[in-house]
Amino acid sequence: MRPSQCLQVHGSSKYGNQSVNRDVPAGWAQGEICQTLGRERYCVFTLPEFSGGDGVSIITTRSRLSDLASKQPFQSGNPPANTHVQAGTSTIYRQAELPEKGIGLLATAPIRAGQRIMSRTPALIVDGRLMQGLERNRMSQLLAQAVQELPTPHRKRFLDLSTHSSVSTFADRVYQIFAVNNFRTSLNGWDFQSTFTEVSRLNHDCRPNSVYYFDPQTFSHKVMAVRNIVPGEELTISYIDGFQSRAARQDQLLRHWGFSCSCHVCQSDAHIAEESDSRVAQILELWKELDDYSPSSSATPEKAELLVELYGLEGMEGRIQEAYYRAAIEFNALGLSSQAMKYARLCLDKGLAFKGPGRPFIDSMKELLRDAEAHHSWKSRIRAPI
Ligand SMILES: C[S@@+](CC[C@H](N)C(=O)[O-])C[C@H]1O[C@@H](n2cnc3c(N)ncnc32)[C@H](O)[C@@H]1O
Repeated sequence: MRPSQCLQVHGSSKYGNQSVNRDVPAGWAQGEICQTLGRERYCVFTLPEFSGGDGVSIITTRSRLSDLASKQPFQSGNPPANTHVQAGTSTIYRQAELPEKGIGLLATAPIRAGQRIMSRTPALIVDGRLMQGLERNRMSQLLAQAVQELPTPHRKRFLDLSTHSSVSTFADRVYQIFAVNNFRTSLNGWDFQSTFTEVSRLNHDCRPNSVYYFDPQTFSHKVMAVRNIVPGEELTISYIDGFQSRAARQDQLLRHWGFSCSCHVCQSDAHIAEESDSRVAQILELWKELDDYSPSSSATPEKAELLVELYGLEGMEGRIQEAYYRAAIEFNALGLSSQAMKYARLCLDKGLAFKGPGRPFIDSMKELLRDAEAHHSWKSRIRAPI
């Protein structure tokens, strides 16, 4: 029977404050502390057996937990074993202390573009609705309990993560770790913020060599290389939208994560940074033109191909599928199906590797490849003579 269909009453467990006779899905335990926000009551729920014994704690409502617990990755006896690799046992990277960045991950073997670097399930999942409304003190209490309830090895890995200022209490420490290291994840339209301990060791680069996406099928974060990486090179992801000027990116990183970015574009000479800024401005302008479907639009397939080139020049390989998608649409919009299909294939190839399946743009490219003339973009920019 699936856990959600079998609400059970549990006795106390070996984990700290887990209680005590509450109705939760089988295998889950509910903590003592709950907080009320609006009409909802949010509590801490822990599944210690999750993901090969790593465990996971979720802060949400009882009804949302029941729904979540019924999903495939949380079924008892069905941990996402394929995603479970003991932290610190990878053969392709290792942790290292890096100048001015704290800990980071360094490649220990050649990693090729498109190769998966890691796949990890979360330690902590927090309902997105709480993030907006609950004040810090009450939030810290929930978070502290959620971490306290994790199985010891995972709890230790969480508590080892970085904060960007000094901390006073255990609850404050947990709050700050969560603030610095959480990722936005979503499942069936629900927003969550989650912390994945090993993924959180990846430092930021405005032009990163790796990308990540959340896979709801396995409830894991997947990290892939976007270009070939040599041994000794640091593995990096981007924490922000890289299509902003250097000043705007640095400002956002400082405000949000409290660091001055030391990536190579941010540290480059003024003229290189200016060239990069002007390419970014050109990319944003091209997007505006290509998004314009009015009769006076200046969009052309050549502009979409220029976009592809600029993404490459700018070192944005991890988002190149966006430009391929646009090129496929623009060629199809003029009824040039073979070029459209060439770009659709490229978009699918990179899009599946870097963003995973089940995305609307992936489905759209599949449709175009099945029948370009039946695709919504077919000849959409050809105007009938007046
Ligand atoms: C998610 S953590 C990354 C792992 C972290 N270095 C550690 O020791 O656990 C984010 C923090 O790492 C540091 N960091 C990440 N990228 C950086 C960069 N490009 N330059 C300087 N510091 C960086 C900052 O202190 C930031 O708040």
